[in-house]
Formats: sequence, structure tokens, C-alpha cells
Amino acid sequence: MIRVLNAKFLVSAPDISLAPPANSSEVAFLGRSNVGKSSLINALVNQKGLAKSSSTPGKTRLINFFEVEYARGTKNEQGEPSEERANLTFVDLPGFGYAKVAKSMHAQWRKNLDEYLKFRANIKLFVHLIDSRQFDMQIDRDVNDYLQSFLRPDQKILNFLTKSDKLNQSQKSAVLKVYPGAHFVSALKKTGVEKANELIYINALGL
Ligand SMILES: Nc1nc2c(ncn2[C@@H]2O[C@H](COP(=O)(O)OP(=O)(O)OP(=O)(O)O)[C@@H](O)[C@H]2O)c(=O)[nH]1
Ligand SMILES: [Mg+2]
Repeated sequence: MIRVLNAKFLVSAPDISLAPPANSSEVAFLGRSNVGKSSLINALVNQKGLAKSSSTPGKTRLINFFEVEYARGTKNEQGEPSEERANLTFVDLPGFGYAKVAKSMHAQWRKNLDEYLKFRANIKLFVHLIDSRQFDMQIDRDVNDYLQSFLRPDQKILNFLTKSDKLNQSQKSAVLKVYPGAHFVSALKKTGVEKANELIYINALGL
């Protein structure tokens, strides 16, 4: 059993130069604008307004850092139940593909994110969120290829399909044909959230 003990906002930074010290494994949440990044972070840490979410695309404009304290039930050397603790840093990023932004500003965002994503040493996990209703978009394939192009051996990518409460079973089956083994989450209904925490914890810590 994995649970979040505590989560708190650290800092918002416009680019990597103002990021907090890189002293714990970092999980970067990325995906198209409005896909549900901020909402999923809130669901994972079980706090409503920690990451700011909005129905207006383009809500998250800075790189937002959160410290998340996890506890995992395990067994000690004597085989008795015990609990291990670990801190992760969650990073809520501005969305890709937000059209209503002036081109020049958009280019600047891309540049800022590019440096952060490629050169931040402690990123161990990229959580790429894909809208389960629009799962077959070129921009998401491009983002996957982009991440793969600089992925280090100590890093992983997870694909989560968001807003799964909007899908019926046959629609989910169609998604699974394109993303076999995809993990569905709903921040609204809180489904798939516990499993998501487990996947994040294990992959970010390389367990
Ligand atoms: N039905 C449903 N709606 C959701 C879910 N998660 C988020 N939403 C809605 O989707 C909209 C966008 O959510 P955000 O979490 O702000 O999305 P974001 O990816 O952080 O967006 P940007 O910061 O603009 O990139 C909001 O209106 C949310 O209420 C979900 O699991 N189910
Ligand atoms: Mg957001």
C-alpha cells in the first residue's frame, strides 16, 4: 500500500534557472492544454486546490514544483511490517498545443520547457497525459517521440489516459488497441488514482 502523507507547493519558476534545488527524484507531468494535469496532481495528493486547474486552456503558465511525501508499507529484515518513506517532487507544466497564445510567447515557452525537460538532472519520470476521448492525436505522438529523443537510461515515461469517466467500456477497448496496457485515470471520479500513485512511486524511484 502506497499513500501520500503530505504535499506542499514549493515554487513557480519561468525556466530551469529558477528551479528549486534538485534534491529529490522529480516527476514531470506533461500533456496538451486542458488534458487534466493539474487536476490529476490534486487527485494524487488528495488536495483540492494545490495545483491550480481551470476549464480555460492555458491555465498553467509556469513550471510549478510541489514536494510530495509518500509512505509505503513494506517488511523489515525480520519480516515484520514496517513503513518506508520517500519524497518526490511533482512538476506541473504548462500544456502543449495551446493555440490562443501569441506565437512569440509560445516559442519562448517551448524554449523554457525544452531546457527544463532535457537538462534537469533529477527528472526520473515523465508522466505524459493523454485525453482518453482524443487519444489518437499527432501532437501526442510527436511529444512521445520528442521525449524518447533525449530520454536517459535512468528515466522512464508513463502514459496515462485522462478523463476516463467520459468513456464507456467499448470506447476504452478502442483506446487499448492503440495504447496496450494503458492506465486510465479520472481525477473527477478518483478512479485509477491509487494505482497511478503506485506506478509513479515505483518508476520514479527505480524500484
Ligand atoms: N470529466 C472530467 N473532467 C476533468 C478531469 N480532470 C480534469 N477535468 C477538467 O478538465 C479541465 C482542465 O483541467 P486542468 O487540470 O486545469 O488541465 P491542465 O492539463 O492542467 O490544463 P493547462 O494548465 O491549461 O495545461 C477542467 O475543467 C477540469 O475540471 C476528469 O478526470 N474528468
Ligand atoms: Mg494546469
